[in-house]
This record gives sequence, C-alpha cells and structure tokens, in this order.
Amino acid sequence: MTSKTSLDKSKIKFLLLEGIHPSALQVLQRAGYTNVETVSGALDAEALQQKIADVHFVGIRSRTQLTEAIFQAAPKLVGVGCFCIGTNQVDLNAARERGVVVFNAPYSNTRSVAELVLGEAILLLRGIPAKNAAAHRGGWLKTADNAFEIRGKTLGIVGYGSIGTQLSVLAESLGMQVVFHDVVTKLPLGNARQAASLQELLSVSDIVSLHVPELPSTHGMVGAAQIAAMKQGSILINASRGTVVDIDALASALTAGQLLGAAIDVFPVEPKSNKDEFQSVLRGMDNVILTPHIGGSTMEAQANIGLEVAEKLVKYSDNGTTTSAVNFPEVALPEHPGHNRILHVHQNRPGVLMAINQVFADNGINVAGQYLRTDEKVGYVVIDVDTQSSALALEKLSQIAGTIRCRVLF
Ligand SMILES: NC(=O)c1ccc[n+]([C@@H]2O[C@H](COP(=O)([O-])OP(=O)(O)OC[C@H]3O[C@@H](n4cnc5c(N)ncnc54)[C@H](O)[C@@H]3O)[C@@H](O)[C@H]2O)c1
Ligand SMILES: O=C(O)CC[C@@H](O)C(=O)O
Repeated sequence: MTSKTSLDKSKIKFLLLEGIHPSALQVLQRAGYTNVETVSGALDAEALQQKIADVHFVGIRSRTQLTEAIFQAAPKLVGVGCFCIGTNQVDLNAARERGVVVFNAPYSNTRSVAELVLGEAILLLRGIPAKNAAAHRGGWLKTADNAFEIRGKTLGIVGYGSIGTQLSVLAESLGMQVVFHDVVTKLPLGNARQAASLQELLSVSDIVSLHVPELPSTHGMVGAAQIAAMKQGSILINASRGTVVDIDALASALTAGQLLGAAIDVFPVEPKSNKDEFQSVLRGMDNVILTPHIGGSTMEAQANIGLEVAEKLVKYSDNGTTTSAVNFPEVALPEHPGHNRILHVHQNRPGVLMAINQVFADNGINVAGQYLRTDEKVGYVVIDVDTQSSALALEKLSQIAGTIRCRVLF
C-alpha cells in the first residue's frame, strides 16, 4: 500500500467531529488550513466511511469509532487527533500500519475530572442526590442519618496516573486519607500510600474512584466480587471507561444497601448523540449520580484540548514532527528552510533503510538532513533535500518495497 501527497495547505482537508471546541478551528486557520469541515455530533460507520474518503486529518472525541474498516475507507488520511485523553476508540495498530499518526491531549482535562469526582464524593457522603430528588418531588428529607463529612475519610484511587494523582492532592487538601492501587509502582504524592493490592484498597476505602484506561486487563475489573469486597456503606465513582464496572453488579449492591451511593459518568453503551435515549439499569436510583460522560467537559478543558491537539496536527502537517504521538515513532524536527522535506513511512524490516539511502546515492541527490525513528512495526525517516531534487526522490522512494506512505512537505 503506497500513497503520495504533496499538497498546498488549502487542499489539505480536515474533518472535525463531535463538537470539538472552536479553538481547534482557530489554530488550523491561523496556520493556513482553510479546508476544515466541522460536524457537531459523531457519525455512524456508514456515514463516516463516506465522508472520510477524501480527508487528510480527522479530529474526534470519545464517540467516534475509528476501526480497521474506517481506515480502509480513508486512503488519504495521514493524521488523527483525539481531542480527549482516551484513545481506546481508535484501532491504533490499523492506523500505524497505514502510516496514520494518532495524537491526543493527555493532560488538558485531568483537573476537570478530578474536581468532578471530589464534588460528587462530597454530595454522595451527604446523601444530597437522594435529598435533592425527593425535594423535587415535594419531599423533605431533613436528617443527619447517613450524612458524613469528607474530612478524615479514606479515598481509594484505582489508577494513579494523571487524573489519579491530581485527585490525590486535592483530596488530601480536604483532610482525606488517600490509598491507591496501580499496576506500576508509583511515587506517592503527599501522604498517600500505595495499597498492596486492589483487594486491600477496596477493603479500607470509604470512597473508591476509578481512573484506569480501557484495556483488556481493566475490562470488568470491578465486578460483583470486587463490589462485595468494598466496605459496607461505601461509595463507588467511575469516571474512567464504562467497560471497567459491571453495572448490573453495581445496581444489585445499591439495591441491597451495601453501597451508600455511586457516581457514574461512563457506561458500557453510551448514546451516540444528545438526541438518543440513555438507557441504564441505574436510572431511577436516587442515590446514584448519573452524568453523560462529561468528566472532562468544561469550557477550560475543551478550549485547551482544542489548542493542544490542533497544534500537534499542524506541527505534523507542517514539518513532520510526531512528538507525543500515541501510536507512532516520535521525531522532533527542526524547521527546514530552503529545502523540501520528504516523509517516508515504511515497514520496519531489514533492507528498507539501505534501499532508501541507495536512492540518494544512485541519483546524486544531496541529503541536507536525515532523521530516523522506528518501533517494532514501523520506521519513520525524514529527509531534507534540495527543492529541485524532491520530485525525483519522492518518485524513487515511493517505489521501495516495504513503503507504507511517502510524501513531501514544501
Ligand atoms: N470521564 C471523562 O470524561 C474522562 C476524562 C478524561 C479521561 N478519562 C478516562 O480516564 C482514564 C485515565 O486517565 P489518566 O489521564 O489518569 O490516564 P493515565 O494513563 O495517566 O493513568 C492511568 C493509570 O492507570 C494505571 N493502570 C493501568 N491498568 C491498570 C490496572 N489494571 N490496574 C490498576 N492500574 C492500572 C496506569 O499504570 C496509570 O498509572 C483515561 O484513560 C480515560 O479513559 C475519562
Ligand atoms: O470528550 C470526550 O468525548 C471524552 C472525554 C474523556 O473520556 C477523555 O478520554 O478525555
């Protein structure tokens, strides 16, 4: 599979889905990319397959599934921007094998999630969701029964990464004790401590909050057995991914009164748009805060994400830099004044690099700069050449066996 692109900016097409913040559009336009289509929601597979056929860069959030079939339908695609943290909605291998670079925003919404979780913990400890629901129906639940301060309570954080650590610091500032569980040994912040196991965390925590990525190993990691191991009267919060918690098991534990309450922001199946009905066995439970996957949805976070990811796409499109790509060899490149830059993505197997260099020797093309990074599957070579040599070099490099994609930047 070989393809070539060497387009001026007005011909490079961007498709931004799922209501990505206008800050992204501004970055693209400032950088000279005017061919940008924005769509407020996600597209279903069929509509996306049609629309993506002539697109070079696509921007998505968590609702758009970029599957192998979608990549097959996108011969011109060179880059994906996930305007969020999670990249589980993208088949990262399918992208890499086609030379499509995927970027995300690993930090911009972490504070928003941490703040939401803390707010929910306070509200649930006081029984506010149920009191609020009752008041809306004309009820008056004035009681201190089962209402607690957050001070002195133990917060169990599962997944001590960017969000988990922020939450840890904020929780301690409120006087909480923090215990965390992670598959990696992590430096505890403040007075937090790493639990010996998930089991231990569940057994000591008043509130358990989940912050792991969607992975095969996190699928169903909180099921009936783990919920049963939680303290009587404790609280479960999930703002990670819907596949992490067995919702039926959670509903049973809430009905049985084992848990005081829960806050769930992410679900195994989420509505495709704001017009579709949300279905869950948790609907109607007054001690459960249900939110529509908005942990990271604040104006601040979305504006920052728009800037961050759009800048990464622009940088890759302008000069080939792949720094912080989630599926691709990372190369930080200088500018290339006075030269054309060729980007060559190839299968990482013996002989390809030699063939690349042979092209320059055989054709008398002087190399002004060369940069290489590989991973186990893919090699990414960037070569700066004299402007008059780039067409010939592009033609010859594109013919090398093992070439996935070759294009030139002016
Ligand atoms: N609700 C929202 O709107 C929202 C917003 C942002 C992120 N998220 C989700 O939250 C997740 C976490 O975000 P982050 O930025 O903190 O990610 P991160 O990668 O910084 O941290 C994840 C942590 O989980 C740990 N981990 C992985 N597998 C584990 C396992 N099986 N058991 C225990 N720990 C495990 C990792 O070692 C890492 O420390 C994201 O992947 C995303 O899915 C949701
Ligand atoms: O904005 C979204 O759709 C996803 C937000 C969040 O889950 C993330 O992964 O950053």
